[in-house]
Amino acid sequence: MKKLYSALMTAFNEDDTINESGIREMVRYNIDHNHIDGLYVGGSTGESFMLSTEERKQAYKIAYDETAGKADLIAQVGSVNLTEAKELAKYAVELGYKTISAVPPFYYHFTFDQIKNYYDQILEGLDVQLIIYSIPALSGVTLSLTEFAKLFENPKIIGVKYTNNDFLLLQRLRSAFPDKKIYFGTDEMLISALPLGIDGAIGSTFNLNAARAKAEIAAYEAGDMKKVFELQDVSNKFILALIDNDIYPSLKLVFEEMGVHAGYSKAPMSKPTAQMRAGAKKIYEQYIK
Ligand SMILES: CC(=O)N[C@H](C=O)[C@@H](O)[C@H](O)[C@H](O)CO
Ligand SMILES: CC(=O)C(=O)O
Repeated sequence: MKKLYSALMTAFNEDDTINESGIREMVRYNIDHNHIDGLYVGGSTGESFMLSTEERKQAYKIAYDETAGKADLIAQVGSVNLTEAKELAKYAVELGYKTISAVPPFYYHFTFDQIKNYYDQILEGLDVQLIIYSIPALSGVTLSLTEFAKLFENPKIIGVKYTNNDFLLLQRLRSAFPDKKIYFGTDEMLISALPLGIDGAIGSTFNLNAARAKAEIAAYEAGDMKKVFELQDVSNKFILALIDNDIYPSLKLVFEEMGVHAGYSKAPMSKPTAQMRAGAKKIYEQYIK
């Protein structure tokens, strides 16, 4: 069975401090209503690269505590500061996370040897498995098939969260590494990734759209491609409307419409304007209600 994971958001107060109850409400919604297989904590959707080390730890702890074993958890620990990434990995493992994930080191155009060393150092001495977080459009780091092969030589590296629309590379990865886990990360292209044998998907929009995504996966497994297309079509109208309305704050605004107090996004992300609020209400009414 293919797994569906929501990328957990971090709720903030208006003053950009962490809103603990908001995170707890979103975790509960994912477990109780979405019946989600797991949560990806501290990724892009968690706005993690804008958080302090302490805040990132707080988010892992709250998510771990609220989940209470009812879903799989993955802690994204990647950072351009390797000292921080190592500290976060150690912390997550001590909390009880069985799987971590890390974006490659970014910004400085590191060499592949430096990237490999970064993963080896994060994992050194830890009893944990790791999923590479590949998201070239945001990180600026593109890994080739050969480079994935070298990283996958480390038995603790069990797979990749693949947020990339290079479907040729995705097919070659699947073919070359049948035993590694591949979780697809572009929610609007799920339809194209399903036939390539992905193990599941991890995404921001599943926080609100899990039922439709699960129905799409079920339709795919039943061989009903017409239904797969129809479901992806509605999902994409929803996702593109969110993107047009500023996606991260808008996911939270739609949650608010549903009575889940998801709070704000952190600056430099935007606080909602009246227009964004009206847009989110419309998205809720059209696609979620
Ligand atoms: C950058 C980002 O947030 N990527 C997410 C996962 O990797 C996706 O779930 C997207 O948010 C989603 O596909 C909308 O573009
Ligand atoms: C999957 C995704 O959205 C994330 O990195 O949070």
